[in-house]
Amino acid sequence: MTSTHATAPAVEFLSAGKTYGSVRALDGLEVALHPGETVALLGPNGAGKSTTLDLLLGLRAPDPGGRVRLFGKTPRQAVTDGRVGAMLQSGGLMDGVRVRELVALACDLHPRGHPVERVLLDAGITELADRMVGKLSGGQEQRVRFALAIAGDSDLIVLDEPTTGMDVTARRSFWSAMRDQAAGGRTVLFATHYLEEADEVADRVLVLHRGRLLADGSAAEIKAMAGVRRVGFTLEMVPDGVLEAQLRALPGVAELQLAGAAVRLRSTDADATVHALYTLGVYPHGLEVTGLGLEEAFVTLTSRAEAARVSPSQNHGRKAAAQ
Ligand SMILES: Nc1ncnc2c1ncn2[C@@H]1O[C@H](COP(=O)(O)OP(=O)(O)OP(=O)(O)O)[C@@H](O)[C@H]1O
Repeated sequence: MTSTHATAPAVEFLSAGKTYGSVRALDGLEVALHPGETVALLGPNGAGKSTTLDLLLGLRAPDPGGRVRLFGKTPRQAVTDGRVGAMLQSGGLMDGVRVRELVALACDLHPRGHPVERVLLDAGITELADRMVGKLSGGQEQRVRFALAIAGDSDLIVLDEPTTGMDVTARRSFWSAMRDQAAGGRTVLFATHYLEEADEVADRVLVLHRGRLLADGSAAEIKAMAGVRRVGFTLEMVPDGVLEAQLRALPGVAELQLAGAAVRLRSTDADATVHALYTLGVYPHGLEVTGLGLEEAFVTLTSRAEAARVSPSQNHGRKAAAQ
């Protein structure tokens, strides 16, 4: 990110690494998050997202030489000071109590706890307050976990795959509650596999790949980084083998799909592709050139990084050979 920030970072990873036996789960992560940012942490399975959050919350220590700082302090100190609210995937909730009792306990334990009714309301679970925790559905449990994360006036909220198990309505109300938290100036960091959520909610996206930061920017910047656009059009006839080969050979074409006379392709240089298309003597109807969605950009970037790792010679100057 190129923007400057007047305030001290909320979160700093300084050459933070984590090794489990022979697995390098996190490899020299260097990143700072700033107050008020809503940041999505993306990455394929095993990329190091949960490890990142574990280090952030002081649940695990980074390898020697690396450091993590929250508001200039150690994670443990920041958590003790009540500056961090977290919603993790793991860890059971207390089954034998009612929702209100569990949330009230979290409010009492937080150094700057909110009144329980306010937290129930903010998390959208007032109607669940008298239910036994052990009888909740998976999606309802997630909403209770969210209530625990916002039980006090924390400056940083950390969420690990928060909407897993929630239905569409619950997701919408969850993100609306989350936006209210962010609007209050809090820093929000969430790991997710739902890329459309990252696209809609986050003002900054971090993409991890094999423990390294592969991309860091707004969703629009990440999409642009993939450097690929889609081109779609319909021909006046179903292309024969010769024309199909000519379409494949157009400059920039990375992938071609034909469905009858409809042509869909992905191009690393859509301008050149379209320009050359007209030299083939065909007439493309309904020509559309569109950017990639965040999900496609994510797949493009991570696949490219994976291919570069397997074949370092095609690696356009990146340091994948070091892995
Ligand atoms: N306690 C552990 N012991 C050994 N290896 C571990 C441990 N925890 C994580 N790993 C390994 O470290 C790597 C990163 O795991 P991590 O859980 O941080 O990834 P993730 O991005 O959260 O994955 P997912 O999307 O599947 O939840 C993986 O290869 C994983 O198998």
